[in-house]
Amino acid sequence: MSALIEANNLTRILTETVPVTLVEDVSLTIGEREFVAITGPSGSGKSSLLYLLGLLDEPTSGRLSIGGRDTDPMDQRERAETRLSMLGFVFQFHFLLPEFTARQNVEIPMRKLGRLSRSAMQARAEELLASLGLAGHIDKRPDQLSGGQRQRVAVARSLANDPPILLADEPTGSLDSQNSEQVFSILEGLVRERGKTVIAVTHDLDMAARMGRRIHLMDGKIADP
Ligand SMILES: Nc1ncnc2c1ncn2[C@@H]1O[C@H](COP(=O)(O)OP(=O)(O)OP(=O)(O)O)[C@@H](O)[C@H]1O
Repeated sequence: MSALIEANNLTRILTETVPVTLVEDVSLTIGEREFVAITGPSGSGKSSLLYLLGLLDEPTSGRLSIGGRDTDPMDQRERAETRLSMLGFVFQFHFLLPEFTARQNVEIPMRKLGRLSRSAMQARAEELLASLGLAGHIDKRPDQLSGGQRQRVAVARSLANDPPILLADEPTGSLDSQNSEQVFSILEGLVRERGKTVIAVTHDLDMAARMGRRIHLMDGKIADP
């Protein structure tokens, strides 16, 4: 199994006022087709670790490779390109743009990466939305969709550039149990059927138990659950 993500001794310390250690000495290797839960008490650094792995934040020390490429020497443009092409993001709150339709929201990462024609982007967005059961909702804006539908649009957006890795921060945290189950099944299907690697922060230990692997954090460090 080849490593998609390899972190060595990742540490993130905020130094604005008093130093705050968010993540400390985290080393991990995550391969293709893995379904990984990140668990831990509130404030243990789960989101902070996810942001580091997603190149949304930079470590104070340590190394991180994504898709076999060391991210340390990358400039901002290379980081952005790696983020767009290798990583998809789903957050607890959908963060869809309210004035855009579902399709336009899904097109955003494709526009940013700039590899497809306008018609190809539209077609891909429609196909992704349809594959997530949203064929009838392509031209609706977020406020015309239910919470579960909005989260599925967010999943479609995360898949826009067909990244091998999806990072999800409490992806079902704001959903009722039925919609949670649906979004969980979609993520599971992405691993099993589409070969994605999904790494999800979750408070839900039942959900974590249904994932292939669990990384537990305590005070920013990997610990036994
Ligand atoms: N910008 C910041 N300034 C100060 N402290 C911060 C900042 N960001 C995070 N922290 C603190 O760092 C710790 C780790 O935060 P993080 O959000 O990664 O934890 P978490 O495990 O995801 O928590 P939760 O489960 O509550 O979302 C927490 O104690 C948090 O309050």
